[in-house]
Amino acid sequence: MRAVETAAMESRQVTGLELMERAGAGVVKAILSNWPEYRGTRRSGRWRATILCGPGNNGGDGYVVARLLSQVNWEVTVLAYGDPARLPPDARANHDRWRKIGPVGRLLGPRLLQADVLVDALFGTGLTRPVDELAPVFEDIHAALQEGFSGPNSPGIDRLVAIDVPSGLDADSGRRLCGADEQGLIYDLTVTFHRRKIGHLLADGPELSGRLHVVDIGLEPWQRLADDSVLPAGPDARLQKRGGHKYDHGHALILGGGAGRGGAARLAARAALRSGAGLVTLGVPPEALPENAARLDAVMLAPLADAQALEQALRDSRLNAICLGPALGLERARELVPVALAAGRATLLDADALSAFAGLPDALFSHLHERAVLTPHEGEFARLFPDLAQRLAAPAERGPAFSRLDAARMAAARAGCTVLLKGPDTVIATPRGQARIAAAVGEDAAPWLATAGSGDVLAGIVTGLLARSFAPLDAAATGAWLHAEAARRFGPGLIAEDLPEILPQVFRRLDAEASLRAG
Ligand SMILES: NC(=O)C1=CN([C@@H]2O[C@H](COP(=O)(O)OP(=O)(O)OC[C@H]3O[C@@H](n4cnc5c(N)ncnc54)[C@H](OP(=O)(O)O)[C@@H]3O)[C@@H](O)[C@H]2O)[C@@H](O)CC1
Ligand SMILES: [K+]
Repeated sequence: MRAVETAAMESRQVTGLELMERAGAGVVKAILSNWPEYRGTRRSGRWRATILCGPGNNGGDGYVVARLLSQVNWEVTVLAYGDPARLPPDARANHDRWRKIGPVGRLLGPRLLQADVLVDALFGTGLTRPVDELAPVFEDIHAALQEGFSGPNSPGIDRLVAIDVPSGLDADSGRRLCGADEQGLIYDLTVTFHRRKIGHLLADGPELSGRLHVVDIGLEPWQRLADDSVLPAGPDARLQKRGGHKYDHGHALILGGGAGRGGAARLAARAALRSGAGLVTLGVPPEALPENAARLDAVMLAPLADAQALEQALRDSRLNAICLGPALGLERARELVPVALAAGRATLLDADALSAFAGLPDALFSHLHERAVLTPHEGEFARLFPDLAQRLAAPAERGPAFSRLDAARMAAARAGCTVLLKGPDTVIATPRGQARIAAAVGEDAAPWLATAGSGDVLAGIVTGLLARSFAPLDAAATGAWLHAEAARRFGPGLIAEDLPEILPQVFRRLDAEASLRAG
């Protein structure tokens, strides 16, 4: 975003002041469109806004909002943090324009929060360190929000709106440096500019920000200059199939464990098939064959007793993707993982295949290669990368704080393969630092995904895409998006078995959208 803004301003086609005006206007428009009642007249008196303006350009946006709201007849109070004389030039210009309309009070000291809408323009992307003296301000905001605003003579706030990011949130990591603390202060609306920031998608960002509204401030022509190493995960045109024999779509081998505990591997296998792999074989110890045979049709079944049997099976070069982990068993995982990795195929390791190397990560890393994908949840991540997990768990003290994105990137570099760190804010990174964020948060939330077996399905989907020759990063990112999209499509009541069965609907919708685009 910063590179895009700088390029836009250096082009002289737009000034910083114009961008700030568009930003402020966007915030006002978002407030009025989110709550249409504000377009009408208030039952008593005028609509009231209190704008908290900070020491940088975020504060500058706040002064624009103050002016524009007062132009539509709102009663506006501005409270500043920091010395307005030291504002950067564009923010200073907007402060001065506001001063011709109304006064600027001080935020610190006695203050009465009394408004229909409180606009937080204290800090945006420039916050680098905690501002402890603002803690009482946020306590007051919290109390005022609980009170609600019932009329000119009572204190209270009805709605809380953040400009760009809730102040105190680190826009790079989504972690809180200060500000709204654990008391459960949640914004009603956050209005950001041009693109969602990483901090809106990770860690505390999604919940704290509330509804997220992205305003176009005309930076699109310069977007190509943005850092595109981190992108949101999404659908991929290659998900559509265009003819071909079943072997053209790959053959995935899912390795399962002993009798009586095969459900997870079967889920993964079915998900791989539903994701479009041409063939899927489930390889299990001989004693588990009858149980699995009774439960499988389109998925093929093969006896795979031990490392030797796996080595033998992998002589078939058509087996182009392997999944180990779900219900594999720790001992079997320790035996099979090195053999599977030695074959050099696209290989996904999940669950037991990761936990089997707890405390001995180097024993795993020495076998990994660039065609491998690890899909740990937080617990499994901590077993393989305890120091990175510790850094994530430590309080954030400075911005940019250590983020899940940093953790996944460092883990990928260390492991030498793609790492997908699971969560509502799934991040995927490669050893070269490319990353994707598959955030099932905010309006894209998929809360029913937090269900037993959901991770096994994800492993299967990604393996299916690996079999279809997606590169590891693309398989992991598209797979994570498909997984969440299936859950969103199914909605409440979802269990893991439903996920593979809903994938055809997702594909049909993608086909329909592609036909529409083709005209
Ligand atoms: N650029 C553009 O084109 C556009 C930008 N836009 C808007 O600008 C925002 C970014 O503005 P920004 O970079 O000025 O940063 P902002 O978040 O206002 O705060 C930085 C100020 O706070 C200070 N500061 C930091 N930490 C502190 C602390 N703990 N305690 C006290 N002070 C502290 C810091 O001082 P310093 O760290 O240098 O000492 C600096 O003075 C962005 O979020 C968006 O809203 C839009 O108008 C669209 C166009
Ligand atoms: K803010």
